[in-house]
Amino acid sequence: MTDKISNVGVVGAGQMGCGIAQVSAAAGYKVTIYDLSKERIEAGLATINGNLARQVTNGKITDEQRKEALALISGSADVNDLAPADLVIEAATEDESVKRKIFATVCPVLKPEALIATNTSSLSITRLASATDRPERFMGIHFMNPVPVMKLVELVRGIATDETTFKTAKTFVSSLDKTITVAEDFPAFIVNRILLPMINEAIYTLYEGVGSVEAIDTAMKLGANHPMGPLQLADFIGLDTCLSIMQVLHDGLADSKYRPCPLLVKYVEAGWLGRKSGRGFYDYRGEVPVPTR
Ligand SMILES: CC(=O)CC(=O)SCCNC(=O)CCNC(=O)[C@H](O)C(C)(C)COP(=O)(O)OP(=O)(O)OC[C@H]1O[C@@H](n2cnc3c(N)ncnc32)[C@H](O)[C@@H]1OP(=O)(O)O
Ligand SMILES: NC(=O)C1=CN([C@@H]2O[C@H](COP(=O)(O)OP(=O)(O)OC[C@H]3O[C@@H](n4cnc5c(N)ncnc54)[C@H](OP(=O)(O)O)[C@@H]3O)[C@@H](O)[C@H]2O)C=CC1
Repeated sequence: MTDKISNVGVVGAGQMGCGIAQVSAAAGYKVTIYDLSKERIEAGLATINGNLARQVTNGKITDEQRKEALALISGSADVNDLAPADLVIEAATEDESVKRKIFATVCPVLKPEALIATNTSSLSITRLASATDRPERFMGIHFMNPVPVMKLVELVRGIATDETTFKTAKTFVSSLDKTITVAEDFPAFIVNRILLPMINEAIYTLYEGVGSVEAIDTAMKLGANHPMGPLQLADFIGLDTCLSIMQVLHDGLADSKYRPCPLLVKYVEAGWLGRKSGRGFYDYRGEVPVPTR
């Protein structure tokens, strides 16, 4: 733990919020996960429990450590339960209007000295900071998915972020045993500026009939040594999140090379969001994932 932070609030009980809660509790922080939906919170806590239990089975942690971490995490659908937080990490849906509403609700509850971070994949930190009452104590802390496994965290300052905030965030992230890269506040920062156009290109490759879902993923796994094929990875990230990131790149950099593939738009419009909704470029509802094209 850092001397300045002992209580962490996480907004959004989705895949990222739960991963951030898990690694924070494992490092000894007291964590409150806030989400609008009690069912989401229950499901999130069950996922964390399952992940920690698997780590016990694999000999990565002891059962005692699993119990200690679980005891440090609570979930709540009442925003007032974020009041003790020294740091709140917003990990809700990748939609600027949703995030702005969250800051309007969360800021009045927090201590004046509390820090706020966003896990946004692409949105302007400076613009999100302006939707809070404390732009100098606001910044981007961008974890990668799956949070318990991926080593990298991108740190992004907004124009107003002060040095104390940056240093505290750096100490906090280091205490989670993650490696930091610093990115400037440009659309999608570093990882997603490079990764998402590749995924979008893979979707164009499918859209234009160059290859099937299976052919494209096999090509990139075995031909470029990627751990997941780009379409499998898109499903893993969430197709709604992929589309939002491409839209931010397209709008923010005003270059047609970032145009989201119409097929990606169609999948999102169908509610086929990837693994989290049960169907995307693969159908996950059976025993093994089956390509949908
Ligand atoms: C969109 C953004 O803003 C930014 C992003 O995050 S972009 C996405 C970045 N992430 C990636 O690119 C992930 C690419 N994929 C991979 O690295 C790998 O496929 C993977 C690590 C996810 C899985 O690895 P694998 O070797 O195929 O599978 P597997 O052996 O089952 O898992 C390896 C470990 O990861 C764990 N793991 C896998 N998926 C997990 C998940 N969703 N949550 C938690 N842990 C997970 C497993 O439990 C296993 O842990 P142990 O070593 O303790 O057994
Ligand atoms: N997926 C990824 O690979 C990565 C994502 N990110 C970023 O992390 C953030 C979260 O992504 P991810 O976890 O994948 O998304 P998910 O869709 O898995 O989770 C988002 C969660 O936020 C909840 N939520 C929505 N609105 C509110 C609100 N007003 N108040 C509280 N909770 C709310 C959602 O609830 P409901 O479903 O009920 O709307 C859902 O539980 C995004 O900004 C994303 O860009 C960053 C790195 C990697």
